[in-house]
Amino acid sequence: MPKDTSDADDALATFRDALADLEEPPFCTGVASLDANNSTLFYRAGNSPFAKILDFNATTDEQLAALSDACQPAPFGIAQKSVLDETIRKAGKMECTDFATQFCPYASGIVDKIRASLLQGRNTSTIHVEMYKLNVYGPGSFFKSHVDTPRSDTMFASLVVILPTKHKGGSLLFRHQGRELSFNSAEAVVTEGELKAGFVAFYSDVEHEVSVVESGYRVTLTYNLYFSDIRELTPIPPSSPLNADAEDRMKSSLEALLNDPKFLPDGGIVGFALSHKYPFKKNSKALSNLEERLKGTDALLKKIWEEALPDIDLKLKTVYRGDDEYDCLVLVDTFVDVGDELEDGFTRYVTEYYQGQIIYTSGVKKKNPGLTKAYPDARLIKWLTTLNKVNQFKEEYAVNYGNGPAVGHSYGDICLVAEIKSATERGLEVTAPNVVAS
Ligand SMILES: O=C(O)CCC(=O)C(=O)O
Ligand SMILES: [Fe+2]
Repeated sequence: MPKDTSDADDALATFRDALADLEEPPFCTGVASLDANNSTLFYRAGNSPFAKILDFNATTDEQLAALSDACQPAPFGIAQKSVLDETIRKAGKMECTDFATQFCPYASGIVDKIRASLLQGRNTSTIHVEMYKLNVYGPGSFFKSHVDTPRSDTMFASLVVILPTKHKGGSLLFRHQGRELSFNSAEAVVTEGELKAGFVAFYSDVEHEVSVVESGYRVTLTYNLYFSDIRELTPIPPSSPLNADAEDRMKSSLEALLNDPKFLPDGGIVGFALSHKYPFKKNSKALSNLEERLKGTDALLKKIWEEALPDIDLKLKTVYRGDDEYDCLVLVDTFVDVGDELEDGFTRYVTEYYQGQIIYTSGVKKKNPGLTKAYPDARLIKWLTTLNKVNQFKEEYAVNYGNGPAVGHSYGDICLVAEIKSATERGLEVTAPNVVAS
């Protein structure tokens, strides 16, 4: 009986299991002690020319209520606009111009912890921390599910420092890739009977919410975290993998795939969808910049690929839906900028002016057998993680299919892809398919 699963199928199953095991929480947490040098908060209340002073190592509810009164209602961001709506967010906010603190995420060791834990030491850029706001969540306050608005292409995470005050409720809930995780910050600030500052840093594209504060005041300092173009002067040693066993399994599954002559026997493309959403402007540098700023399992996957298959480039590319009858995709090295009206449609434009490569899955080929005749250079793509819409964007253009000008559009996404040589070029022995006697 011939085996109906090939080695490639087994390797693919191992790859997917390993990837699931490598999925890390999209946030990291910890505590930091405040001392007399960094526990003071100075703030402006109303029009008073004098600052008020709070010592976060010894606050009373009256003082916290006064701080809350000095705040304005906190808005939230939606479609680049700031909106006030107490059914979505009920909290107070204070702008950086109205308070001062000596608390420093670098000096308190938080930035080092973020690098080691959230980034696992994979990224060597300097982390730039920008203070954003002070928020007070009094009794009954909350912030419904949202994602943070990226302040620039280099912003990768948000940091919330929960100051040491006794309160109940106000847990942070995260939802990412079908998983739900929570961080009870009220419990975290009480460590071994002592009040400390808690912190949580999370990738900004991850959906999160703050549950209702049941009692007390939850006071937070929020920061935006950016990758800066500056490299650390002293090289940052890579941290040891969190799950070395799953990394090894993923490496061997990738090697096994490429060592199987039945896997892309005539060569083709291997593709991975991204699991995080990235802020990007559609310019020529965007993809190469983004390669250095991948998050979570996206970064891990690239690292593991490079270790397992150092001779095969895994690159970020854009993938656009074509507009012809064959239902193909077009792979491009950069973002497409459609200037003039398109005479011959989007697929043709992108293949002609951007060296776009027509790609098709085996399913699409079955439905459109004429495809490879129409596009002799088209390549078969095997998605190792299913193409999703996480980073989908829309490209609009003027088009003229012959019956007058119209507005057309194509959807694009970004993905990691690698060119795979044919089995013979990979040095594998290719056996002729069995001929079954009729
Ligand atoms: O206070 C928190 O824990 C999170 C706040 C938040 O999500 C935000 O300010 O965008
Ligand atoms: Fe948020």
